[in-house]
Amino acid sequence: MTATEPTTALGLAVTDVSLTLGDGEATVAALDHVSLSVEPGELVAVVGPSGSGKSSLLAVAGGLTTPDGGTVTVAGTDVAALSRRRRTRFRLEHIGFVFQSGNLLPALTAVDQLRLMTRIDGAATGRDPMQLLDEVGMADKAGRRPHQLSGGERQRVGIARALMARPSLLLVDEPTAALDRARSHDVVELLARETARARVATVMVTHDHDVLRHCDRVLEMVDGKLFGGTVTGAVQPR
Ligand SMILES: Nc1ncnc2c1ncn2[C@@H]1O[C@H](COP(=O)(O)OP(=O)(O)OP(=O)(O)O)[C@@H](O)[C@H]1O
Repeated sequence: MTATEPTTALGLAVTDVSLTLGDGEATVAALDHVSLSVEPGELVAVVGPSGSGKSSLLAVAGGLTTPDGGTVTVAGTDVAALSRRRRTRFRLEHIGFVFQSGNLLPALTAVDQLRLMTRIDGAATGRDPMQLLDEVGMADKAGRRPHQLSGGERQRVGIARALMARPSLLLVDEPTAALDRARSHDVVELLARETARARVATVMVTHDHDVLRHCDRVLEMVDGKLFGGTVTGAVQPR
């Protein structure tokens, strides 16, 4: 990180965001005045009990859900202010998603999962699929389909796929849920490395306290509120 870069403008800035879910008497404050900023190259973990609002935070940060109040800025753009169509386009170009199971398409080889991304977003700025697979240690298995890969290998391909469009923001939901301890460390270490290398702002939701030492900051959600700021890595809090 250079001292002169206006970094928060390029990463993620969630400011005073609230989100109420449900209707009638059964409403819940899924997000209660949440603020968070993540800089390019920073890996932030969000932990917290089930139902505390972690998935809601990812959905709002990724422009999938519009909050009732507050703003979400990704790479300097106010996501909620975009029309639905522009927001979809913006997501493809600027936001990468990684889910629990890797979410790969069963019929496609590893390299084709990545190639598909270039076709979907048609971006000239996309990365070279083989080079990216090499970066995540999967070049030798580029021709394999998901059922021929281990859980950890599928996650590696999922991470590489999410990085294809050179996103500004990477949102990762429980990447180690299906993995044993050793594989979990490998995958989160890889996330940390790629976050720094690609200069992407990464938010990872996890229940896995074992992998938190690979993260720059750990925040905790409780009842829709975000707490914390334990510094476990090199990046200092602002
Ligand atoms: N579509 C919905 N309608 C009503 N309430 C919802 C809806 N989706 C989620 N909620 C509620 O919003 C709150 C936050 O849910 P959220 O899924 O964000 O939690 P979470 O921390 O991701 O949980 P988990 O760790 O179990 O995935 C919970 O009380 C949940 O029951």
